[in-house]
Amino acid sequence: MSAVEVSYTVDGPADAPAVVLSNSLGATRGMWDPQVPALAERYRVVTYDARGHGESPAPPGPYTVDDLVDDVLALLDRLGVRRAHVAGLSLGGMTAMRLAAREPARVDRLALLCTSAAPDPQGFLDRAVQARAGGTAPLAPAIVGRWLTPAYAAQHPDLVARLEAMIAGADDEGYASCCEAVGSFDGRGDLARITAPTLVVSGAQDPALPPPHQQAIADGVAGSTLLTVDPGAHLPNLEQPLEVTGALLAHLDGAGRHA
Ligand SMILES: O=C(O)CC1=CCC(=O)O1
Repeated sequence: MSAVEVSYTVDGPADAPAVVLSNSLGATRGMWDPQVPALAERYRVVTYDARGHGESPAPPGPYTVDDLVDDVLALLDRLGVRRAHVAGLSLGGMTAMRLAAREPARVDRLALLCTSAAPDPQGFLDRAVQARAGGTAPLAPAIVGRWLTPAYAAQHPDLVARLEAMIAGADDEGYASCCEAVGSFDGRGDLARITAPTLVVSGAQDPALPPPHQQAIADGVAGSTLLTVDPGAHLPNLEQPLEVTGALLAHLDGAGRHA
């Protein structure tokens, strides 16, 4: 499938190093709102909606993670960015992982949050069927129930409502096709090919892709650093924005523990 022109936003100085942030399944670029202001103080921050999400096109699927990588590469080309830092969460992390393995010259530093090199396919393939049959709205409460810890969700009902609306706003076919991208993804062969200094982030209470998934990534990517956010579920960047933003900045600035 050919690349689509995804919808994007650029924040920060035009001459600063670029950092691309890739969203998770069911989210939009808005999921990075807690991170963008601090990152944009010293980076050219590119957020975008993965195909099938937000304001991006949703061509008929199924999609693969390689299709999503092609979209990012086309976006970088449109922006004239030869090499960027890349961070992605969950589906966005799979996209970032494959991008770094396929095109190492285009990725400076890499951050893989709450993602997996070997997601269990069946649940995502089943969810694709459900999304096509009944839309994304009925799925939203259960999904948001995995994004935040129960205690945090109980204290932030407005955020829960906004996230459920975000998921309900995804294109049904696009969302289903991205479920199929997750369900068909096997990144285990990518890990040893990643040369970018890599930060891996887990949510200690992530019920969607629990910490063993990120431990496997950290074990497979030479020299990577693993951070576990506790408490934290599947979207710890929302629940622990200071810790996650600080970790991203330290990693991108090269102030982490990488050689
Ligand atoms: O939606 C979920 O259950 C969790 C998830 C898997 C891939 C992704 O991006 O989110």
